[in-house]
Amino acid sequence: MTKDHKNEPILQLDNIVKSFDGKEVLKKIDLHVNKGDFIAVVGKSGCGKSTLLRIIAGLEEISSGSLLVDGTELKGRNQLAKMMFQDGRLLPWKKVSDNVGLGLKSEEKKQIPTILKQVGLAERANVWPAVLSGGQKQRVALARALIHDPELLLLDEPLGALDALTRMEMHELIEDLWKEKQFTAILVTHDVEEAVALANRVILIEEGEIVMDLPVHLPYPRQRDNPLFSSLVSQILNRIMGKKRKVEANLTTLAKTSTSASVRRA
Ligand SMILES: Nc1ncnc2c1ncn2[C@@H]1O[C@H](COP(=O)(O)OP(=O)(O)OP(=O)(O)O)[C@@H](O)[C@H]1O
Repeated sequence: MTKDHKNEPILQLDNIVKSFDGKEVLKKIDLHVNKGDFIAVVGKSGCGKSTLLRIIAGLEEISSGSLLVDGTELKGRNQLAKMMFQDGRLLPWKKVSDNVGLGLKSEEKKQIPTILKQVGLAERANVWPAVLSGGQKQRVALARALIHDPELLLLDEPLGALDALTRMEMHELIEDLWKEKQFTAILVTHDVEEAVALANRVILIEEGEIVMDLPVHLPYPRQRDNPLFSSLVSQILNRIMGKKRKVEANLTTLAKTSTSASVRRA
């Protein structure tokens, strides 16, 4: 399947502001995303990443600004998008294939075996979610999103609860499916390496503003031991942690001062 696109905008966010109870959580966000892009959104906890994703999904209204999806102002749910969450949100009382087929018409359900095969779960169609590993549960969640063949896949920290090796397997799977199905992906993650491993553009949000928008021109599959890979990861981490390091340095000085003060007192 080929989606008819590349280099056309799928999302145009201009001057987006989002406030909760009078407090601006997102301030003047400008973000244009082309069809077929893989965007990773990183930033410290509470900076507004999930809020941005929920706005794009149409789950949260903007306070001001403009959001166009495929050239049309978004009103209500974003019909081009499917979302995948950290906890997978599987229904425990439905078997794997029924979770994937949730809300589908019987004709559409014929795709279930194919998509389960694509996520590597062909043999697990008839088991309960409870017997699956964390990684397998996220494969089901991915299948459930992708069976709709969305133009836009929104990933809200989907691998956050998985161990490092399972995460890397999931990176490969997501990358393969992104190439094959040619959807646009927006991934919210705390993991800067994950961002650089998958995205062709990494966006850093700080206190509700985009403070870095970094293209990643490395070929896929990304080699983590490539010096350019490490240098991009460091560049982003330094930007994120810059202020914190200064705070830590101050705290260390403070700790030393107070220790010597207590030694002096003793
Ligand atoms: N529905 C809401 N009502 C009030 N405040 C909210 C609501 N949703 C989010 N917030 C606040 O907006 C800020 C940004 O939250 P958001 O979840 O977008 O951050 P985040 O960067 O995704 O954080 P994390 O990485 O911890 O998930 C936080 O201060 C949060 O408390």
